Amino acid sequence: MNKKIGFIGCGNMARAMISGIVHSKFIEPSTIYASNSSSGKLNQIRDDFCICTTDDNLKIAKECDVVVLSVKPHLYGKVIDQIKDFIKEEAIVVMIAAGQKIEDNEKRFNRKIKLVRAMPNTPALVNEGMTAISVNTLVTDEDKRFIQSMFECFGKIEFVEERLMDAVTGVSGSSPAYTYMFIEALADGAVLHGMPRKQAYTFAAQAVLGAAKMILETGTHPGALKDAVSSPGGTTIEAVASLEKSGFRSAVIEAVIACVEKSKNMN
Ligand SMILES: NC(=O)C1=CN([C@@H]2O[C@H](COP(=O)(O)OP(=O)(O)OC[C@H]3O[C@@H](n4cnc5c(N)ncnc54)[C@H](OP(=O)(O)O)[C@@H]3O)[C@@H](O)[C@H]2O)C=CC1
Ligand SMILES: O=C(O)[C@@H]1CCC=N1
Repeated sequence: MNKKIGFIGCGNMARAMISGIVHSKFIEPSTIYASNSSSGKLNQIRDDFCICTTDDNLKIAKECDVVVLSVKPHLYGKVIDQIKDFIKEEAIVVMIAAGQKIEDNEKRFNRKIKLVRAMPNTPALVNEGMTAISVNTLVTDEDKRFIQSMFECFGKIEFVEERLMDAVTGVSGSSPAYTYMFIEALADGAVLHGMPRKQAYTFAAQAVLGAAKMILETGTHPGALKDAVSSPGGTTIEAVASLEKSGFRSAVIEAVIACVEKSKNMN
């Protein structure tokens, strides 16, 4: 496995991916490259992971076999214009930006190019990422296996039809943010009743982690798991009734809809 993987843009998501790839020992750190417009984050990531860094996006384009475009979506046009004539013929370009469609970016490259659209999330940092992957027609089965292995360095993956990518952003790419809000709110409730804040975060986060594991590991319907916690006349059903009265489910669904709509309308 002698491929070089390069990241153009070295912010939060690239850092999470690089951390996962390095820690899994998938490839040597010396074969991972990263470029960024400013030097601070680059120096930090080089010091933390012993990867190669550069301020020159073209170096990544010319040398790497997999090029991850990890800049913000609005910079895709500018960065692709800069690199399109320098990407190696057999290289795979991986787009991780919200809302960036394969077809639109094939047009930007204006040449035959292997394009992967992926939507990861930041729990990659702790090897609990979830990534959805779609590919264009030039990506071979062997390429797919490599890309799958790369994303599996830091979590689970699923190949999905590209039409589902905006929904993926709503349910997993962006959802760590709203899950943190839920955990923060749970902890606030405990703090209100006298629990020290640090301890409250531990209880809240472990409860959410455990509940998530129950779904993934038992395959039981979430509603059945909820019912198993809710004793008749007990404490939980009081909380459940209160959440229903406040429109909890509807608020979450509306949040996912807002996220998906934003993703659909980005370019
Ligand atoms: N954060 C997340 O949870 C997720 C993000 N994504 C996607 O990942 C992408 C990056 O997001 P995120 O990491 O959060 O954003 P960040 O802002 O943290 O990172 C983007 C990086 O790109 C750098 N950059 C800007 N312009 C250039 C350029 N012309 N050449 C090279 N580097 C450049 C920025 O440098 P500087 O700061 O110095 O300007 C910054 O470090 C986005 O497209 C986003 O949609 C996908 C899934 C989850
Ligand atoms: O907020 C964003 O646009 C990015 C995409 C998914 C998570 N963060």
